[in-house]
Amino acid sequence: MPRQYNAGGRATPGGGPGERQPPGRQSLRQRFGALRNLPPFLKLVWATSPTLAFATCALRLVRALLPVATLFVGKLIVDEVVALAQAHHAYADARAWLASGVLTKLWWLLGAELGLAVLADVLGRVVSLIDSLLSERYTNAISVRLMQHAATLDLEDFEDSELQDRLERARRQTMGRTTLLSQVLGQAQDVVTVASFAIGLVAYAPWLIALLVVALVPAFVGEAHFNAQSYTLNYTWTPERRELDYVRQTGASVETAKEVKIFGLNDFLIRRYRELADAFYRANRRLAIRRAGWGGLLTAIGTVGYYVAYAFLAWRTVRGDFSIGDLTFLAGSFRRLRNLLEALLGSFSQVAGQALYLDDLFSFFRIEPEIRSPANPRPFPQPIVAGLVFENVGFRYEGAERWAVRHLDLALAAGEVIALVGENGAGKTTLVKLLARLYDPDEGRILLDGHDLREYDLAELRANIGVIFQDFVRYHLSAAENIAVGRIDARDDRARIEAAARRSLADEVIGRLPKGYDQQLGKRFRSGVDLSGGEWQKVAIARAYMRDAQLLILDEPTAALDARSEYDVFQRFKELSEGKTAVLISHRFSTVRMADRILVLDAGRIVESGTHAQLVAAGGTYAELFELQAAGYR
Ligand SMILES: Nc1ncnc2c1ncn2[C@@H]1O[C@H](COP(=O)(O)OP(=O)(O)OP(=O)(O)O)[C@@H](O)[C@H]1O
Repeated sequence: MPRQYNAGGRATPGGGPGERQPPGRQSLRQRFGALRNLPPFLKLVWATSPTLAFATCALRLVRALLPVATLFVGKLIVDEVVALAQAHHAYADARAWLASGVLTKLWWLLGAELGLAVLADVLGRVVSLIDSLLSERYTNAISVRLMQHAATLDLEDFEDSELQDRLERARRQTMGRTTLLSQVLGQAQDVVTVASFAIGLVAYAPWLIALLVVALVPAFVGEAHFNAQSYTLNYTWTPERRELDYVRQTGASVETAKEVKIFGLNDFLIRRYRELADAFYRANRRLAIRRAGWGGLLTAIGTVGYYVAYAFLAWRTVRGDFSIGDLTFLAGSFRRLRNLLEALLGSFSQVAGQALYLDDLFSFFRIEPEIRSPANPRPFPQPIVAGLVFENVGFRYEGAERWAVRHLDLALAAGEVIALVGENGAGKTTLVKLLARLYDPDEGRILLDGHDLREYDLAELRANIGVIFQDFVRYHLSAAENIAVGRIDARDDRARIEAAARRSLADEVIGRLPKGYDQQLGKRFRSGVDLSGGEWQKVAIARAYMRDAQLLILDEPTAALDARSEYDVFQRFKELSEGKTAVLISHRFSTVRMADRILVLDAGRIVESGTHAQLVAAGGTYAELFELQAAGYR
């Protein structure tokens, strides 16, 4: 049954009340409901640097009051100039005028306005500097948290496409959304400025405020509406955008270049990219055009409102109700207020829109892994005495109809070397993943020394298991680091790394590299050198020898080794796993026969078990498969 993620992000089996609602058309309440994400967002920002956060708030508060102060000083200047202009014929020339001292007040006022202007500029710069520093620190902190949280999730979560979409959106959060901080703080600042202007207006002409509101509300509602639409569009298109990225990468990456060329896939990929990109572009364009049209119309209403107010003010000044200074102050206040409110409302709905995106980030953080350590884990046996027992184990992959393994009974004695064989899809890898608790069984249980695996600490369990999978990762790191990933805290222990390389026969491969252990591997970076499939495998197998694992598992990481190498690798593996429990999976019978015991898996169940000789003599599936392979060599 597919996992579903509700708004709280927790996986809930099946639908039910916890089911996540598709965004569809968002109601106004839902849109503004997203603002609840702002307090936790600001808390996170504050936590990244309290000093910077405090500094930006304090400076913004000062800056918020500067516009009204400047405008008021401007009004005083105009009134002073008008008064002085009326008395200008009292002085013979400029010198007499200056000497009289009547201009002193005007000089002071002009000086004050200059001072305020300079202060506003300086504060503006400092605030944007602090904001950009703070944003960057926040982005870094949130990226780290994203990686940390992703590391706690289950493998099954990663295989779920809905989670992938959510992770993708959360990741986009950490890249393009850093303007949110400046917007939120800028808004708080603007609110203070608006309040200061409004107080001035109320004192002179309260009805101007009412006019202002009437002129602005339609524009605001329009903005809010289109923001939600654009979020919905982006949300519903996440899978396609992920596919777009995938197609783009497939079309141009080191890993795929070989096949893309040979199969001539370029045109196919480009066509696919075009189709998807064009469809997204069309949907986006439709929205952008509607937004521009409506936005223009609604803004025009605001402009009309401004001119109505202006005409009224002019008329009342002519009538003598207001001085010229009052007129400049009021008209200026109204114009500034209108612009400010428009910007404020516009950015408010943008903030609300972005806060919706925060939903993705926070709900991603709320997803909890199902596979975890118990509160009081049992100490891990050192050494393992009784071994491992699978009791009627069944497991089915998310969304799969078929059980990958079922009614699986199996005992692995401590110190035993076991080989698992079986046809493709028989369940060998699944069995290994269950052992490492990458998944937990849906039925039955797995016992280690008589206790359920789930009773042990997860990290300790994994530290005691060394698994190399068939699809091991080729890290684009140095050769030494590629081995050290087997035990990353020993990455500086060159002696240990070299010993591990000798055991897996990787030392010869590394010896041939120009820079030896310090050679960058893989083609992604300029100095990198690529290895052959088999050479990569030898390097990967060395990872298993880096740890002091009690249980070693090689899940077919040897498929690309030539017959002699595989034989040598397994021979060593067997010698080196002396006293350890070891499981090897291979399709090559020449190596499989080295094991103490061979288990044959078919459709998720053990069908045969015994030594090579016993199984051949029994004439069952193993004998048949062995005969098929042997016949190929005759
Ligand atoms: N991540 C997955 N999601 C869904 N189904 C899966 C997944 N991995 C494996 N399966 C299915 O589970 C079954 C067992 O797969 P498993 O990988 O364990 O087989 P295997 O014996 O290791 O095969 P091979 O020899 O090809 O490596 C197969 O039917 C496979 O299709």
